[in-house]
Amino acid sequence: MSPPVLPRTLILDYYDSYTNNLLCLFTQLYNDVEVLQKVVVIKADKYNWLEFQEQVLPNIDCIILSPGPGRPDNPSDIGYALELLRSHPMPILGVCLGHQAIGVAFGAKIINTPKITHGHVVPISPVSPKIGLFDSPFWHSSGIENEFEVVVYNSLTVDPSTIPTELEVTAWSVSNSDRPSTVQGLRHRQYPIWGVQYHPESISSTRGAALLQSFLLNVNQHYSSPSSFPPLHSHIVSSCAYRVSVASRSRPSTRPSSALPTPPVTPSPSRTPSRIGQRRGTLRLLEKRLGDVGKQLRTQDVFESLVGGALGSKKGKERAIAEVWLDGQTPTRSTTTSLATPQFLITYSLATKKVTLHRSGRTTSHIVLSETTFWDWFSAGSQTLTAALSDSPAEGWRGGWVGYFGYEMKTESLQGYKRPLRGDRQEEEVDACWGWVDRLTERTSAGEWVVRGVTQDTAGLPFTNTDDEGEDIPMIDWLRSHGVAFGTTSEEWQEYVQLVGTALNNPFTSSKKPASSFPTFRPNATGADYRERIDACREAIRQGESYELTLTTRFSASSPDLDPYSLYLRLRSFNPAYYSTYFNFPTLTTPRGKGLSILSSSPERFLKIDKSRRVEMMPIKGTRARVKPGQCACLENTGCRRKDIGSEACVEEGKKVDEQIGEELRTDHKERAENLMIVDLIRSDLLSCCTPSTVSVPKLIALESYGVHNLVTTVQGTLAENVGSVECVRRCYPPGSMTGAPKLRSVQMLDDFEGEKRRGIYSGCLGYISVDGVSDLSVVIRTIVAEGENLSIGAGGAITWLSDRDKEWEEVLTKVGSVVGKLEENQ
Ligand SMILES: C=C(O[C@@H]1C=C(C(=O)O)C=C[C@H]1O)C(=O)O
Ligand SMILES: NC(=O)CC[C@H](N)C(=O)O
Repeated sequence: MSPPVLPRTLILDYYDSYTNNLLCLFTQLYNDVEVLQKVVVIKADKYNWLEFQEQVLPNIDCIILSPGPGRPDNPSDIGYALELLRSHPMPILGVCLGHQAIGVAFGAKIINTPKITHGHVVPISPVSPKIGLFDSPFWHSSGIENEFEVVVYNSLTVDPSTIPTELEVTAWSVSNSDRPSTVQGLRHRQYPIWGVQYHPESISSTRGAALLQSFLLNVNQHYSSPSSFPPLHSHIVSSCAYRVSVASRSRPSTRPSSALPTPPVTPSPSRTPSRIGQRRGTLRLLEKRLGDVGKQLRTQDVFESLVGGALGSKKGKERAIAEVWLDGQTPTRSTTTSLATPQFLITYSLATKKVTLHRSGRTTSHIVLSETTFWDWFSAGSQTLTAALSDSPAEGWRGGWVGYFGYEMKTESLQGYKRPLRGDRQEEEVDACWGWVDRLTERTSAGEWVVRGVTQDTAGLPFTNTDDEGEDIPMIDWLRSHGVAFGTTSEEWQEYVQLVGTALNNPFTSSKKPASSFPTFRPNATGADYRERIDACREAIRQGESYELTLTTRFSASSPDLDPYSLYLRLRSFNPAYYSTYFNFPTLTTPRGKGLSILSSSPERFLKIDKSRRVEMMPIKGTRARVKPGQCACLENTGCRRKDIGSEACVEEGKKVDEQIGEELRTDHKERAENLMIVDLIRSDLLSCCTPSTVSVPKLIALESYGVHNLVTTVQGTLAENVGSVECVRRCYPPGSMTGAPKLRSVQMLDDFEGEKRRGIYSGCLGYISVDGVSDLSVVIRTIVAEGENLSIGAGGAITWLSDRDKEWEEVLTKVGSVVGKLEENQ
């Protein structure tokens, strides 16, 4: 049966993190071009009621009210939806919050649902005989059974005893001994209005597309089944939250020029952004493979001889502005190692909106962004560089940016985030830091050394304009006005290849040893405080404000003779991880000290973009401590005694217990729900930047066991052609696994619960964004940050309604302990 003719559909987004998944349901029935011409997601507060009636209603055929945080009887959560429903100008489908709004609009009351449930699969059953959306040819052809499984995310429900006669229940959840039946579907007896309490758009709901088809069929019938509906008016399309375009459409006019602008030969007048000059530079990717040379060397030794690491090891040479070691290290997934010293760094402070350029041995320069965000500025600049590349994109890090976005960069990435920066945040923090690398050395997973670089055929001209007062000068113009080049000359490239060859042919053996221990970390919040915050999170969830909140805290240590590099050597030997990384920025200063180093053992992929623009995110949710390989454990009733520690039998049992713990985690309903909630959120994030039909979940909730056991899901999509890599990161930022869902509301509540404390680099993302757009970024967890003499490590976990306060605190201690070992007692 072919799907109904597609009407112009407006999805009103109540700041949920699942709304784009509703759009994705359409792609099961229609192609991307048609969906993007006819279906649009608009934030619910984009228009007021009057504007909505005048500008939007005449240009659309039907409306879907999205799920969302909060209550349908709270005007600040639901806006004009109640007026809209009462005036029933066209067919409307309400989902979850939208469904509850239908109840409220016509007089029903909202109460807490008897069993608060988020991210679980439950069976529901349409009433018999089937009515409303469950009574359509599409529904019947999807297999006529009386029950089907759906995912629910709700704390609230329509009180069945208050449902007015105008409304009729169309489906109930199937009750069992601990789950009473609740209203799962409603329809208006007279008007074209339907609602479902469950989430048809969830990855684990069945019959989602059948429900949508039933709705669209009703819309067609409402308009007497026309042969077609017109496409959406451009002003409606342009008001959508995020725009993606598909290949058959023309490229946006803002697409960067195909070559790198060189600065004009004469300085541009003060306050005028420099114009694109006549000469254009072209960037090229270079690579030289070194075969067997140096294959036998330890990466640590090569890192130290090429880049640094050991303080003072580069005597007589100018200290590098940054030392970078992307030190992927796992025996189970093959990874590469990259070593580099960036040519320059740019840092950004949110409080002052100041971007600073740092170069080795030179004074810093600044620019203040007045109208734009760092994301937009950096994204446009990076797009310009990508467009200047004359080679096709290539896999891996080929040079370009390396660095991090701190968690607070959410202030500029999240649409609708309105919190003012508080007074105590006025100090200059390094909220983002990106280094430019045009020479790097990589070790492949097979152990071969490869030299890589970016060259520019017209090397940076000497340029004297140091006008720091200009407003929002585009990134490339500003950097070039300071004489910055974005690629090596061919001489510089040759020199670098020679340097690496010499280093590999003249092995150097480091005398640097891993630190013998970590300083003792103490929790910034007591266990009692943390437990209280867990209670506050659960109360917010009970009220329907959030479905899941990733609550975090911080642990600190300090030591006057701190050597972050030797601590990193310890970390990499005890807790190797896929995203193990060492960054050292010796000249950067934060409010906590001079010199910033990041020692990461993150296992979690935030976002990877490959050369064919395939984006992959791998959120982790669900954590258990491991019995480490070689450790002893005893199964019940097996005769193994702790006194056998070290015996083969005991180690064997340790392995079995470890497997058992992993299996328990994989099958645990609470943990699976935590994971699913973030999977649906990540799908929705990716739909804000990918071609909708390409977003898929190839691996749902798989067990991965490194330092701890974790449940990991893989979500993929293909980047829409109008979205660059930095923009993709921005639209998905901050990482959903560190916020909970719905993202915006959860983040704002966490700001309160965490006492408005900064998370800083922890909870952000870190890695590379190659000049060609190929990127790989981790979620910054299991990471020690060293600032001057101070060390800190953040840790947390997802709080849901089912969370147990003691177990959650235990989980935090497990996570930190897996990185830094024993903690100071402070329960
Ligand atoms: C918050 C942290 O971890 C996040 C929460 C996890 C969980 O709740 O199981 C797992 C991985 C991370 O996404 C952390 O490690 O500090
Ligand atoms: N997913 C939703 O739309 C949830 C609606 C409402 N906030 C509740 O908790 O019931």
